[in-house]
Amino acid sequence: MYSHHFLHNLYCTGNFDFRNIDISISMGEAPAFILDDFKKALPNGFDLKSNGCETTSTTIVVANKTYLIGGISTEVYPTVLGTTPKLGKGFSAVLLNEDRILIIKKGSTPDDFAWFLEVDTHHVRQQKKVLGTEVVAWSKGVRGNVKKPIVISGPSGVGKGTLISMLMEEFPSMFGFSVSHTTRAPRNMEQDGIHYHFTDKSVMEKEIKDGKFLEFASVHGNLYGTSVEAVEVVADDGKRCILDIDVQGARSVRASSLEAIFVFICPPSMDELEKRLRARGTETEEQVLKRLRNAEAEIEQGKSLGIFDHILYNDDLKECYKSLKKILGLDESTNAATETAPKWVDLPVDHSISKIDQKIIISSRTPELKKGSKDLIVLDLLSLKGGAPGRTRGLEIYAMNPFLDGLNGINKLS
Ligand SMILES: Nc1ncnc2c1ncn2[C@@H]1O[C@H](COP(=O)(O)OP(=O)(O)OP(=O)(O)O)[C@@H](O)[C@H]1O
Ligand SMILES: Nc1nc2c(ncn2[C@@H]2O[C@H](COP(=O)(O)O)[C@@H](O)[C@H]2O)c(=O)[nH]1
Repeated sequence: MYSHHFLHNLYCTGNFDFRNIDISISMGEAPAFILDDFKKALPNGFDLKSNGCETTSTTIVVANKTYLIGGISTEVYPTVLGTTPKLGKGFSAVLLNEDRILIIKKGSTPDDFAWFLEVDTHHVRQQKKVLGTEVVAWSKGVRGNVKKPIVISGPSGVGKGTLISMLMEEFPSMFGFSVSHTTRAPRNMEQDGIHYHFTDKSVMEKEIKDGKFLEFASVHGNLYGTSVEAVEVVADDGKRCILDIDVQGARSVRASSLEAIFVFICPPSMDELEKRLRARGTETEEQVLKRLRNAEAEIEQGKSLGIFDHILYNDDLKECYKSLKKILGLDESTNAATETAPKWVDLPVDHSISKIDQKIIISSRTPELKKGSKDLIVLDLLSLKGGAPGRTRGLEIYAMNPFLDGLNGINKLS
């Protein structure tokens, strides 16, 4: 999912400010480039190269760099994270707050029209440090909100998996499990892709290097990690994501751009933990001993590091489950119904785009100006929220006719 793309190691010397660009592109994916030899690559200010079909691209200047979006190059620079949008009938781009570029795809489906190229967000800066390269990241705009993910940690055998299963069973349409990657061997009943993505160490290490993981840690002698995709898949399904990860992983997530609720589960005693671990019968004697040794340090850290918002004792399972539900705002009367999906708004294919304060105005070039037609689409930037890296959630958009909606419409824009 995270991919390197054709990126030029070129920086802009020109003094262009393409804040309102509107260019058509044909099929394929929309790569992103940084240009440093602007004139050489783009003699006309922005690229109008053709590769046999109607292929053009958009450039946009951010600080001292020019980003070419939708261009074609043979060089790879910098690292491009995230899922790259497929090209539609063209796109418009506008710079937001110097840290991300909003890209509106023409003629796309309503769930695929808004993308962001993050160029200097928290996530990008973090990944630059981790990867030691220049980084940009695609982030898909998603309408509506999903509640904060839940990170559940605790020593092996304390009952995390049991509690998570209970939640998923009672609220199947509300929660989704983040399927981790691990290098440990599958247990008897475990299925690849459901309980874990079972993988080789060398493959996982390469994917970690490529920035595919939100967090990873060596736990009880094996590598475990949460891929960005694992969290995205759940959130895109409109569900609240549950992560079952160790304390080191929780610490990394806490430091990441993923806003979550952190819950630590403690055993009533070490003896009881040992009993549960042995009764489960999934570990070798050597593994049981290792896990118990690690448990002491984990409990110590879980209680003291200040990572966790809530600490629960799993003595009586029913009581512990009740407390967990309370933390998650699920009282007795909560049912599993999901929020209603926001109403779609159809974007005019032939449009121009501009930014007024914190609003993006997408206007039809061929306004119908009749009752019922909505020629202006307004995207409220104040509604935007981070999600998992790779998603920008909360897009609030509405359609209006500036002439017929009169003052109401104008007021909305101010
Ligand atoms: N409150 C409880 N009282 C008694 N047994 C429990 C309780 N909670 C869970 N168990 C049992 O303890 C065992 C370990 O639970 P579980 O597999 O959910 O732990 P876990 O924290 O997910 O472990 P791991 O981190 O190794 O995956 C299971 O056999 C489960 O049925
Ligand atoms: N940091 C992470 N820890 C993880 C992840 N997935 C699971 N875990 C933790 O590993 C231990 C052992 O799990 P087991 O399935 O082998 O018993 C347990 O504490 C899990 O919470 C992950 O993606 N990242």
